[in-house]
Amino acid sequence: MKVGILDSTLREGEQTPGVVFTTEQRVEIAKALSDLGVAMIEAGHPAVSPDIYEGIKRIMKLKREGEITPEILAHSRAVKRDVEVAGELEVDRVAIFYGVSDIHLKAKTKTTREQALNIIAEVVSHAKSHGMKVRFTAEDATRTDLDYLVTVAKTARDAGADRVSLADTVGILYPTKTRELFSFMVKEVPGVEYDIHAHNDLGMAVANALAAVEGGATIIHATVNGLGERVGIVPLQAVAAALKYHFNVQVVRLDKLVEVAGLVEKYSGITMPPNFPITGDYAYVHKAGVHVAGILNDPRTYEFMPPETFGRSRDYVIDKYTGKHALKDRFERLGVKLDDRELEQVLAKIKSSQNTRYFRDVDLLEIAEEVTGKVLKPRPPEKIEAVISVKCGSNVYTTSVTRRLAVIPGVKEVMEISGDYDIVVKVEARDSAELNNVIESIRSVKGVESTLTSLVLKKI
Ligand SMILES: CC(=O)SCCNC(=O)CCNC(=O)[C@H](O)C(C)(C)COP(=O)(O)OP(=O)(O)OC[C@H]1O[C@@H](n2cnc3c(N)ncnc32)[C@H](O)[C@@H]1OP(=O)(O)O
Ligand SMILES: O=C(O)CCC(=O)C(=O)O
Ligand SMILES: [Mg+2]
Repeated sequence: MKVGILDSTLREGEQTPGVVFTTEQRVEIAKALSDLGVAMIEAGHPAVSPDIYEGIKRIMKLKREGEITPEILAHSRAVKRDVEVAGELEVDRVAIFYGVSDIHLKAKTKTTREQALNIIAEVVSHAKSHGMKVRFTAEDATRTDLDYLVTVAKTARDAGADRVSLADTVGILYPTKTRELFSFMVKEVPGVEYDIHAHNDLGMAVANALAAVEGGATIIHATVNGLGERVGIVPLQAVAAALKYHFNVQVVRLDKLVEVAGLVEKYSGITMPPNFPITGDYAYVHKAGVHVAGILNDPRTYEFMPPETFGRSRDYVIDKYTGKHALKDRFERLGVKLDDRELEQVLAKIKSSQNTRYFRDVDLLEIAEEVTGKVLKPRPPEKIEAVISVKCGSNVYTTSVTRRLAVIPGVKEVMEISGDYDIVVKVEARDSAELNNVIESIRSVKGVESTLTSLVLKKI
């Protein structure tokens, strides 16, 4: 099966209310997407604003230097000046869109069907004459008269477009209809390849993307975390996992998805809900006793693919939904041996605290001590984790400090932040003596003025 991802986080994603990427962030996201392995990056619509123009310019420089490998696209209206701006940037491809449904023709461009065909032919030819590869997007394709859609696609193809994007702009498709539409277009208008641009207004964008591929589409438009106008488009992480599971096609590095999702969450300011597919905090956290008993025997009972595939790990929470298998396992992990009767008593206590959202390990040990009347000695944790906030002196170049911190043994992650502190460092150590050494090393880095250490007590 031939299919690749066009990531549009930098174009469609930036159309999410409240989202703006700085030029630096735009470049960093493009690099992360390239490392992830997407086939194409829609880097923005350069005629929109000077910073988007600048960002695409920087991305194209990295492309020429071989640091970014995917095909880079610029979005453009069917307006010659927009196309020329994309041409100045020497992008690999210009993506020219035009709303072709009667609703769009009437309410937006105020053109007849015939006039629209002339504009499409003229602007696509104009882009070709500037040496660019062209994708033509039939915006609102899914509410367009089918015969007219065929004529539109033929017009774009005959003017030089080698790709056509069929956009479900208002997100009304469902999978059967999507498959039919793509099969039909592939048959009626050969000689071009098809993209699916699916909005998620009815929550079916991923399913529609898969159906489009079954119908013959070879590129799926996606955004990291599903960003985009209104409720967004196909989330990259979900569609990549679905393609792997159903078709055994690997479109990106799956183990890097969680990192890129975090980066885009940070820069977009749009928080990923915990129940978000694949990269949400709860994607691999189980709860019901029956489920946990199942996964302890064989994780496939409640996981469609192992968490390690996506660079994640498995966990479960304890509350009134817990059963004896989960509880026994949790105490074993804590290094505490309870007999069946004691476990039952602890479980009864848990069940009678109906409104407790989570029982932490310390809570469980407290209950177990109450039940057994013994002072229990849990196994010490295998590692200590800490978050160290670092303040740099004034006139210190923060990034130079960041680079020095990143190479200290025990330092797992370094982030430059805004606020009272300049840098946050995540640290792992075997014991408190080792942690102390790491802290001392951090404090001795030139430019570090002060530190504040917080121990990690619990992760969910
Ligand atoms: C479904 C999608 O997401 S498609 C992508 C949409 N992308 C964007 O809108 C990018 C952000 N947009 C912008 O920054 C601005 O709208 C600009 C720079 C593109 C245009 O700004 P303005 O010239 O001030 O026009 P404005 O946005 O108010 O209206 C849109 C104009 O573009 C025209 N237009 C809309 N779509 C197209 C198109 N695909 N091709 C040609 N013209 C178009 C409209 O008819 C209208 O023209 P008019 O000025 O003659 O009435
Ligand atoms: O250019 C495209 O493929 C899609 C344009 C768009 O964002 C849409 O129609 O929703
Ligand atoms: Mg869109």
